[in-house]
Amino acid sequence: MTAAEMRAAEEAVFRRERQLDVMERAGAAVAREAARFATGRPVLVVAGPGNNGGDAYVCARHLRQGGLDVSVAAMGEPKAGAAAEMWSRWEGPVVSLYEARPRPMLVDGLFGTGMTRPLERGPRALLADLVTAADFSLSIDLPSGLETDSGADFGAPRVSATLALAALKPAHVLDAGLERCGHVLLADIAIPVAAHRRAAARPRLAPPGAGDHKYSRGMVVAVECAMPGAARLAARAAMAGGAGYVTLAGADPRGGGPDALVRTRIEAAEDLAELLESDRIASVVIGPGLGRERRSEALLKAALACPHPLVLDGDALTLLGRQAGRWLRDRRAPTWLTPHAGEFARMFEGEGSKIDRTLGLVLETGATVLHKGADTVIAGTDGAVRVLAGASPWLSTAGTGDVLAGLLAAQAARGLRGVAAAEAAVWLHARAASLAGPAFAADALVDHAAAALGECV
Ligand SMILES: NC(=O)C1=CN([C@@H]2O[C@H](COP(=O)(O)OP(=O)(O)OC[C@H]3O[C@@H](n4cnc5c(N)ncnc54)[C@H](O)[C@@H]3O)[C@@H](O)[C@H]2O)[C@@H](O)CC1
Ligand SMILES: Nc1ncnc2c1ncn2[C@@H]1O[C@H](COP(=O)(O)OP(=O)(O)O)[C@@H](O)[C@H]1O
Ligand SMILES: [K+]
Repeated sequence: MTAAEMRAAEEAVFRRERQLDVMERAGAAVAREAARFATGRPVLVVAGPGNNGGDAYVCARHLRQGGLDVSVAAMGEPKAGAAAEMWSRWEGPVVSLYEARPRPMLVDGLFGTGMTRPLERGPRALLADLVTAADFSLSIDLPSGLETDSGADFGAPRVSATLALAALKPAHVLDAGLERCGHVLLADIAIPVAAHRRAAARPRLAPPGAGDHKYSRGMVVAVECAMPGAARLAARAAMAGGAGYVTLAGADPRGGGPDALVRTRIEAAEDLAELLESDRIASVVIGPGLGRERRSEALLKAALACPHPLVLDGDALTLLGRQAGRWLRDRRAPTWLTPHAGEFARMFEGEGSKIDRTLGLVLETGATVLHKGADTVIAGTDGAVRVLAGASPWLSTAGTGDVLAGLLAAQAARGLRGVAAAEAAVWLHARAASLAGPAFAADALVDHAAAALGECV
């Protein structure tokens, strides 16, 4: 939820419950986690002037009541409202942030969703020093110094863990927030939250039934052109992702690949167009290793004209560039775009957070967009958003995007649509990466995809 959505959800709760009671619940939840991590060590709680600070005073009170040695350092006094009341209920001393002495456990309650501008240099450095000197640091709601809605760096320290209150905010999963938050925990503080935007979750996929055959399970066509290895990776990933039949359409009928991979020879774009007339086809993937030549362009046009669900990746996206909207708006069959940051920038220039910009490209093209990166954002035409943060950084190796495109084509072929197909593919991809461990190549990622799928059926 964005800061504004969170405020609206709180306001709705305050119509039937005192703000003080909600803050008490939030602070108590923070204290429970803080006590768990403090394991008896002395705690420093830093408190800001707003409601994040209010939570911090509640937390300090609970920790002290629980028998811990707690000191509080403040940046500005809460002026009014629930935070001021919680400040007055803290019975210990309060020193200024400038006088704070580091302690083994730090609770950061300076700023949360109210952060509207970057932290000034003084408090930023003081907070960073206190965090560095602590053995464990826990941020209340957000590390102080992140822009809630984008994850942009407003001077936040890198903490050990962050306890998100009521709902994840974009800053927990996007941009600088990805590494500043540490382990992200979520506290239910009885504020109802909307769920049209959420973290990508493991899909539930139907295993083949007794009546299934290779075509009913979904036939995928992968298009090969300038760099055959890339299209082959996508094709192999489609096989591992559960497709019943995968054919690689390319110029060389003897090109390598597993025995189960069927090769269909296409010389020119007309051959591809003819192949794609078959109503046995359940999805098409084009772009991995497509190249940017005239021939690539002609193949892309043939694919765009086909009536099947279509995954556009890599060079297909670069070829579309700023004209993506014009090319895609009239397509009736489902379409997915899987740009990395560079490809995205070639197609679309938008403002705001990665989520906002991804939704912008969805609006422009009518396609489902899977915007890759360490913070992968999926957005659909119905406004649904899924984010997968924290996938293995070992994925940053050539060819893993081709694997994702193939996994997605397989989910489209099994009949999944829009965000659901993209979410399933991204989850399988990330899970395969974690099963693959360190220093894998994209080929090895494919080898783990079937095991990842096995966890979903
Ligand atoms: N409304 C409520 O009762 C609840 C609020 N909650 C907490 O309240 C937080 C949001 O509280 P607020 O909206 O008061 O906002 P914050 O406490 O995050 O910060 C607001 C204050 O910081 C100031 N500020 C913003 N950027 C600054 C900067 N760069 N340097 C110095 N000052 C800056 C603002 O002017 C304002 O005075 C949440 O993150 C959460 O921790 C939770 O306790 C749940 C209940
Ligand atoms: N640091 C990272 N952490 C997590 N995932 C990453 C990271 N870097 C890349 N990835 C993922 O790896 C894949 C790379 O895709 P892409 O850039 O298209 O590579 P290629 O074109 O070589 O196949 C994407 O799914 C992306 O989300
Ligand atoms: K905070």
